[in-house]
Amino acid sequence: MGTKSKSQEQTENRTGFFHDERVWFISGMFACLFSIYLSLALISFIFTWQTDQSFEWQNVFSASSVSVDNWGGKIGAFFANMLISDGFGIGAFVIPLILGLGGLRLMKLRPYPFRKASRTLLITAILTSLTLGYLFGSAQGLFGNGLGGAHGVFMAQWMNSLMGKFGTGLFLFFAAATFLTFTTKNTFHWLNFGVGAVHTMLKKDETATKTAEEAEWEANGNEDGKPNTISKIQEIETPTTPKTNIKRPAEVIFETNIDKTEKSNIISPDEEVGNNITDASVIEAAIMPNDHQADENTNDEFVDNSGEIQLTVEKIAEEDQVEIAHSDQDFYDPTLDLSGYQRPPVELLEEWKNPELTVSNDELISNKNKIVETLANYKIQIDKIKATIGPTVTLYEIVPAPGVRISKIKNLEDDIALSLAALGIRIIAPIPGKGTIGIEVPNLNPEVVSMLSIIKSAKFQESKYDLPLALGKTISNETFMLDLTKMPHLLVAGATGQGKSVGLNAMLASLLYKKHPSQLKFVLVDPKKVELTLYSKIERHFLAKLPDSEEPIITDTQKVIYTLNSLCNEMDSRYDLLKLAHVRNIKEYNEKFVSRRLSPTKGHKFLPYIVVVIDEFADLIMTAGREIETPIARIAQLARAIGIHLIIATQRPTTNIITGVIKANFPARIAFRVSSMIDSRTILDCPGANQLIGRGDMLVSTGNDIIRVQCAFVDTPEIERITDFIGNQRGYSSAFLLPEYKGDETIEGNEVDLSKKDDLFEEAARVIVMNQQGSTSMIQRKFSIGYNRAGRIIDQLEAAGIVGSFEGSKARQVLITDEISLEHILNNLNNK
Ligand SMILES: Nc1ncnc2c1ncn2[C@@H]1O[C@H](COP(=O)(O)OP(=O)(O)OP(=O)(O)O)[C@@H](O)[C@H]1O
Repeated sequence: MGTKSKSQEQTENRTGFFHDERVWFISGMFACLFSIYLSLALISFIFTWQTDQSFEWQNVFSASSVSVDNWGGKIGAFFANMLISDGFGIGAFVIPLILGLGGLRLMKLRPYPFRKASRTLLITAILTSLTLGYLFGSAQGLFGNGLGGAHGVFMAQWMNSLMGKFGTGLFLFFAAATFLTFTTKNTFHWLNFGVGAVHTMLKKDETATKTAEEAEWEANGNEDGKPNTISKIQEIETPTTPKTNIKRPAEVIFETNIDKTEKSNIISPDEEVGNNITDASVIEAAIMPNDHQADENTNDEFVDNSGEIQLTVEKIAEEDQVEIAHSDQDFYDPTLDLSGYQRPPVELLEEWKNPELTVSNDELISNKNKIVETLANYKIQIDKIKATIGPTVTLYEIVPAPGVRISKIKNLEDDIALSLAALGIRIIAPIPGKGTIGIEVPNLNPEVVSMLSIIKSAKFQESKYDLPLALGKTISNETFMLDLTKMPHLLVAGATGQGKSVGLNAMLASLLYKKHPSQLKFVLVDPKKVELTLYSKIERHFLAKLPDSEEPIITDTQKVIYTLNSLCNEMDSRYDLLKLAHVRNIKEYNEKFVSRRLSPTKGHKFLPYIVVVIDEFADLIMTAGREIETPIARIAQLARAIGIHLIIATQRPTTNIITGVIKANFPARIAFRVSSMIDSRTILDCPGANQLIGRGDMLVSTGNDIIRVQCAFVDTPEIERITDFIGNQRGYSSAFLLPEYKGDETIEGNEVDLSKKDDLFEEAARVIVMNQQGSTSMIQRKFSIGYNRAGRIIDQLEAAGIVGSFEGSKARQVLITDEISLEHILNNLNNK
């Protein structure tokens, strides 16, 4: 037994050594410094290779009399010779880069994703070496084995023997083009462009040949025996030219009408143009010079040299082709308005000091013994026990002996807690998906999970979530993340002081670390007036508010009601846009908009996600009740597809606050420690949240599973640094403006008073008469205003006799047909 635990200890020490962050850091630093040394040695090799290659390598290290010229000494010369001469030639210069990146990765700095960058660099080295080996061979022994090194020369020779020199060349070109297409942005465009250019050149040659043929045709004369002296220019240039008796070469007519001419439209040289004047192709050729621009273009060239018309015609066709190819690639970039925007660096976050060892072996063994003893007292036999150490709790997974009833263990929760003398013991019986029972026991020295460690985690950095919420670490020390777009709303509850505000800050910070201001807007509601104030600094980057609102953070209940109703209006108009675009959700809509398949002239625009964060929801419900609940329920039910997501936090998760309607629409819920089992049931539909240990210990329910997570800790100064960093950068001219919402009380019964016309009345009237279409939703969309205001304007327009009365689902009839009559009516109304 004693020897076993000793060997166990040794193994632990060994694995502990490799898990030690300091070891990683030092190794990383070594790799970085070695990479610098290697770079110097490689650069030096370019100048000193001749002298350094003149001796036998075996003797160099042992013989002190031998000296080398390389700046890196004998070792430098050795490595440089190995990498350049015996390896990849010039391509070897990327090796120190890979080494350096690896070093930075070990030091937990990630300027680029290591795996991707090193893969790209390695392929670059191999391709460069191969290409140089293929092009220059051994280059008379330059750098030892030529520019591509021994690898390049050997591989090129082998490929030459395999597929011949020409085949190898084509293969290398294909490999390089494929590689560049997938690693750089513009290669595809340039390749496309190149192919287009070659195609055009070939066409030009064809035309030139045709010109020669036509010259010959002209010289030969027409069938009347007269020379064909009428140039094509005259024919095309002058529609007034008498068209009878003019003959033209078939090719010219075909070329000018290349887009629309069908075979049947080709006129043979023998046919008279006059006979074909009704033919669409010919008419086009005749009309074209009437176009002002075309006239100018063509005239210039015609005057100089009549023989080059075809070229001019060809040119127009060419330009079209290139433009089409280009517009396919030319995606709209929503981030361009703030193209210089920089996401906050991780250095703004703090590395919280943690105890050296969160759970000692003694603690583990003692807890295990106590669990076994307690269960034995109740005659429960255990087969096996396994511990998983989390940041704040340790999970003891026990396999009970056959025949033991699970409910028996579950009932012993309090007894086990008593015998372990620890609060917050939670029993999971059975652990879903496993045939075991879990007992979670809080650690004596809980670890603080820093936001820094979460943001730096590969899982967060490489996440492709649309709205990633990095929440903390699970019991098995994995970074825990949710995609808010999939939730699609989140309910957070927890008694006071248990970590709710920190949790909300962690969510906001993770979104700020991932998103660009053009992609995401927050609506922040903070009745407590102190929790979210720091975010007002990022008003012009990330916040959304009502147009007439001064404060970017909403603290007043009436304003909250207006904002939520305004969000409902925003939701309605977004649905209209989705319908117009024939797409089902915001993601498809934005993809279509970005690829320029939706025109901004039709009211389309890039739609940012809107995340509404409401702290102290209970407070709002107590003061405004249904006025708050109704729009929240509407948004919760419908807003998923159009990118509006709610995060609602409450201290009191009672049933009068988290009502059935709200609960039904918030499948994703987070519970920090709550004060009673009933509260836990209200929020999670099961007990457990009352047994958490506080300080960010939480249970996350995503519908089916409940996962225990230690929330990441982010302190106020860290949030301040992040918001300062973003706030000090150039932002938009104002916050994102939500549709205006004035409240229902401003609607004055059925009587419409035209002396109190809306500010947009006249503009709306003009738009309606111009489009001859009168609908509330059009006004809403054109002026980005709420439904109520648009409805009011329509009522006023009806009272003024500009649109007809309401006709159910049909648009209203527009009674004024021209703008002059409209201006007349508007003048009359103003003079009243
Ligand atoms: N994830 C965490 N890790 C470590 N400590 C935490 C964590 N979350 C919260 N704490 C500690 O708990 C304290 C209270 O947290 P917080 O302010 O978030 O509570 P709260 O639930 O918002 O309270 P209230 O509802 O009264 O505002 C913090 O000051 C911090 O010391």
